[in-house]
Amino acid sequence: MIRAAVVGVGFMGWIHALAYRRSNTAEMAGFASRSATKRSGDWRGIQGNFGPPGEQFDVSDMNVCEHLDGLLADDSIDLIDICLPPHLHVDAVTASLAAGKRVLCEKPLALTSAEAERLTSLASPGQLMVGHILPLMPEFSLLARMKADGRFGRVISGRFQRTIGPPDWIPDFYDLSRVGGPLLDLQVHDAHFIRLLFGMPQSVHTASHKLDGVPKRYETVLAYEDAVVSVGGGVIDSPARPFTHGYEVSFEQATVRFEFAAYSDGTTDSIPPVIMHNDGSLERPELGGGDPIDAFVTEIELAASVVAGAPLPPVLDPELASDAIKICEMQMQN
Ligand SMILES: NC(=O)C1=CN([C@@H]2O[C@H](COP(=O)(O)OP(=O)(O)OC[C@H]3O[C@@H](n4cnc5c(N)ncnc54)[C@H](OP(=O)(O)O)[C@@H]3O)[C@@H](O)[C@H]2O)C=CC1
Ligand SMILES: O=C1CO[C@H](CO)[C@@H](O)[C@@H]1O
Repeated sequence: MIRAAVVGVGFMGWIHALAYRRSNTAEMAGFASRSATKRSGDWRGIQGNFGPPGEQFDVSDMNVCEHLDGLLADDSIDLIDICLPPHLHVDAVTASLAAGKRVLCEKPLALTSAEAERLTSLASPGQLMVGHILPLMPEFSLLARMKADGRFGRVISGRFQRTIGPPDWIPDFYDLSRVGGPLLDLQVHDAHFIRLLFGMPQSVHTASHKLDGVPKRYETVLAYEDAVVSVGGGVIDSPARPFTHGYEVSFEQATVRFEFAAYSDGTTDSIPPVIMHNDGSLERPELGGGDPIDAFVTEIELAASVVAGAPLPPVLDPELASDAIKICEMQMQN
């Protein structure tokens, strides 16, 4: 069993804790929190936009610290799992790598690609991993598998969208030096997936509506020699639809569509992935589950397998995570 410790007990800290609870290969052996309430095991105040509410739980078997340093000094901990706000990632990753720990850091790895590349260069192979969840969600891993096995030929175009309601629960959301705004905090998910599926674009063109100079709503076209991709979204002003994402992706022999939206009254709209074959036939693959925590179980188990000696999979690779930030920067420069 790989022993992991979470730093930063907020929405993602809780979701990762739930994933460790379900895992057969990684356990949560400790955590660091500034909050005495959370250190006592009372995580009931935690809020997020999916998953169950935080709970009270037994932490008596865990190494519970106020600061990261306490976890770094614990030789029994294999993996530091960083769930802090983005502006704290660089320092936490740097300290954890220097202490010789393996690291799983939530997206975005850093607030600039230069910082992300520096962190990557500090790590030995497989020491640093980045939690980009999208390729591990069944609706998206389907596309990655289609590309990998080439069953429908080459991937030739994609249109992606991701929009949230006002992110009032995130302090400093539009601050480029703390969270990064909608492109770096939200759309980086698609940038990473686009990088995985299509590679780095030759150029991007973005039109945006800005809030205090930071893109809030945007549409981007990414140009490739042999493919065309677009991605759009951002923040709408209504809290009635806290979250939506989706895509339409074409391979040489089939087009795949997926859409999902969650509303504030608890209802959802969904078009589960549908494959439209060029011969006119339709396929609706059975993807099972639908529990968002499952993808996080996959993520921490992949990280645990790397700690145990497996090769670093592209989905956790910090170089891809840095490229995703680079794509966001290309969009912001427009
Ligand atoms: N993969 C995904 O789908 C998602 C990823 N994320 C990413 O996860 C990361 C965390 O986001 P999220 O969980 O939503 O954020 P939260 O604000 O909910 O949690 C972050 C936690 O970090 C700790 N923290 C905050 N400020 C400080 C500080 N100044 N010094 C030390 N600790 C601090 C706090 O924990 P404590 O009180 O214990 O100290 C806080 O609860 C971000 O990088 C975000 O982009 C977020 C949502 C979804
Ligand atoms: O997927 C997500 C939902 O929106 C949040 C606010 O941008 C992001 O932090 C998170 O990664």
